[in-house]
Amino acid sequence: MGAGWGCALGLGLLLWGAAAAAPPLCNVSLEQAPQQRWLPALRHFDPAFLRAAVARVIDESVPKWVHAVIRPVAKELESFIPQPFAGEILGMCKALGISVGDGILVNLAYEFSAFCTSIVAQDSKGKIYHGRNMDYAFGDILRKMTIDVQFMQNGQVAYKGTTFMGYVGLWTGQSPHKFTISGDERDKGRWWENAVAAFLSRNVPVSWLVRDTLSKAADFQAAVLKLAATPIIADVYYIVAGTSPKEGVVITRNRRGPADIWPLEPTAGAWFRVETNYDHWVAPPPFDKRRTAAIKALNATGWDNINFETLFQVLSVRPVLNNYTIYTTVMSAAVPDKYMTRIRTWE
Ligand SMILES: CCCCCCCCCCCCCCCCCC(=O)NCCO
Repeated sequence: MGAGWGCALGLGLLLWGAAAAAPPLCNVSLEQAPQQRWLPALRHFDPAFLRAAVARVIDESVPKWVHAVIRPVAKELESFIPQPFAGEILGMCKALGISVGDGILVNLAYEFSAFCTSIVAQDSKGKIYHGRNMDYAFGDILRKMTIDVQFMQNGQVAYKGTTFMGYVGLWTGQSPHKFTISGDERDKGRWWENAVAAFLSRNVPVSWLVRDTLSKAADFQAAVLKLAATPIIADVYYIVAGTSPKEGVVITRNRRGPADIWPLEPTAGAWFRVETNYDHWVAPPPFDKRRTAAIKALNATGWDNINFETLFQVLSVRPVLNNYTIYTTVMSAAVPDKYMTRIRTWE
């Protein structure tokens, strides 16, 4: 499906037996000034709906004291927030008539009931696949705001990702013919306290580092290094996949650097890695069966049969797919046109 400088609406598709809708595909031109570049895509959304979404996310997930600390920072946007993020947030806030402080806050949202699953896998011929479920609160509104975005430069897709309209970071993305990235929340509790201090010390939000890496890293190795070493405002798991055999890794991140690097080891039988929201060396809590269910489904599939379709099916097994799942994306950087996102509804 093509897209102009706004968004193109995907058709509802019958996908491998299940009804699933593609999100709108938007083009964002990196040649336009940051304040302007999202406006063509923004025009496809009802401003009143977006204003209500901002108000609800803040009201239900941001502690009042954080709201009070961040709002004044908005006046010094340029000195605290790197470009292009500052300009992009400012441009959308102006267009929507919302305060810059509120625009920053929703762009820092993280962790509130996030139960994502990411999988990187290598098939028996050495092809690399990467899939993810984005699970989050506010599904009733975020399903209507999910977009695939192509960031365009010189008439080409420089990189691509999936996000929510107005949220300028990326939790899912692809640098064509180079690598793919997904991020899963790593819960260390009471994250706002540390995050605000880190943010004011100019550590970057985790989803901004994903986008920065997609935009700048030359290859899989450079992406892994950047994602592992750059100071960020909160702990996270970064899952990275490349284009050559063995190029798949789960990076467990602390704010200051890597806690662990967990690569594929296909020659030792480890042809996939599953990351949900727990350190891989720790057993998940008994109430959360997502990791076990995903591993069982992958083993039943086998590495001779893993592909886009079967990976999507693994991500559709309950409870890997659950009430909180907003979208599923499957991707493989070696074949960038096959990047596919589907909005998930409780079927
Ligand atoms: C600047 C203008 C704003 C316009 C409207 C923006 C509304 C955005 C609402 C965004 C809601 C928050 C999304 C949070 C995503 C975080 C995902 C996450 O934590 N994932 C972890 C996965 O394990």
